[in-house]
Order: sequence, then structure tokens, then C-alpha cells
Amino acid sequence: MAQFSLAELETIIHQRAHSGDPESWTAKLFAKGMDKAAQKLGEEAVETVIAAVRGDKQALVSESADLMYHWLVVLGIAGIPLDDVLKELEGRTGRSGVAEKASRPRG
Ligand SMILES: N=c1c2ncn([C@@H]3O[C@H](COP(=O)(O)OP(=O)(O)OP(=O)(O)O)[C@@H](O)[C@H]3O)c2ncn1[C@@H]1O[C@H](COP(=O)(O)O)[C@@H](O)[C@H]1O
Repeated sequence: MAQFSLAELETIIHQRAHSGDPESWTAKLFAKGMDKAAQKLGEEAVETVIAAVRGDKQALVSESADLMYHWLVVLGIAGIPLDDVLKELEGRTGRSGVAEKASRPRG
């Protein structure tokens, strides 16, 4: 089991975004803004799909990591905490007591 979580990565991204370090990819993405970050997220999503369709498990793991990192960057630029997404997912399990969300049909 990995000793690492998306919450930790979110914290790292937040720290690096405002580090002012010219070598930081995170700081560069935040400086370029949502259009560039969303574009990178889309590229990583496509690369993940290609790895999956090819059945390349090693690439799928690597591209998934790129995808999750860029997804968290996009959430960060949008000002949406990871916890908001986790609460949304939790609601869909029916565990959070948000009955209307749990029973909502999925599109
Ligand atoms: N998890 C990641 C991570 N995953 C992917 N990437 C970067 O995402 C970039 C995208 O890779 P691509 O090959 O698609 O892009 P590219 O060809 O380099 O760039 P373009 O020419 O497409 O603009 C690469 O520079 C990767 O290094 C990441 N950069 C940072 N992190 C995490 O963020 C932390 C802080 O990183 P810095 O902000 O760079 O200090 C790191 O310690 C990691 O934990």
C-alpha cells in the first residue's frame, strides 16, 4: 500500500503553486492559468485512454499519475478543494446521508 494520498499531493501542489520557484512545473501551470492547465489535463486524459486501449499497464499507471496530478492542478486553479469532490463521491455511495444525491440517476 502506498504511503501517499491525493490529499498530500493537493497540499504539495498548493505549496508549489505559490513557491515562486522558476523550476516548478506547478508554479508555471498556475501562472499560465486555466486554459493551459485544462489543455494539459485533456492531453493527459487522451494519453491515459491510449494506454488503456493498447493494454499497456505500465503506461496506464504512469499516465494515470500524470492525469491525477493535472486534474488536481485544474481543481486548484478553480479554487475547488479535493474534499468537495470526495464529498460528491461519498454522496453517491449513500453513506453521507445526502439522500437526494445518493438516489440521483447517474448520467
Ligand atoms: N506529480 C507531478 C507531476 N506529474 C507530471 N508532472 C509534470 O507534468 C509535465 C507534463 O509532461 P508532458 O510530457 O506532457 O509535458 P511537456 O512536454 O514537458 O510540456 P509541454 O511541452 O507539453 O508544455 C512534465 O513536466 C511533468 O514533470 C508533474 N509535476 C509535478 N508533480 C508533483 O508536483 C510536485 C512539485 O513539482 P514542481 O512544481 O515541478 O516542483 C512534484 O514533487 C510532484 O509530486
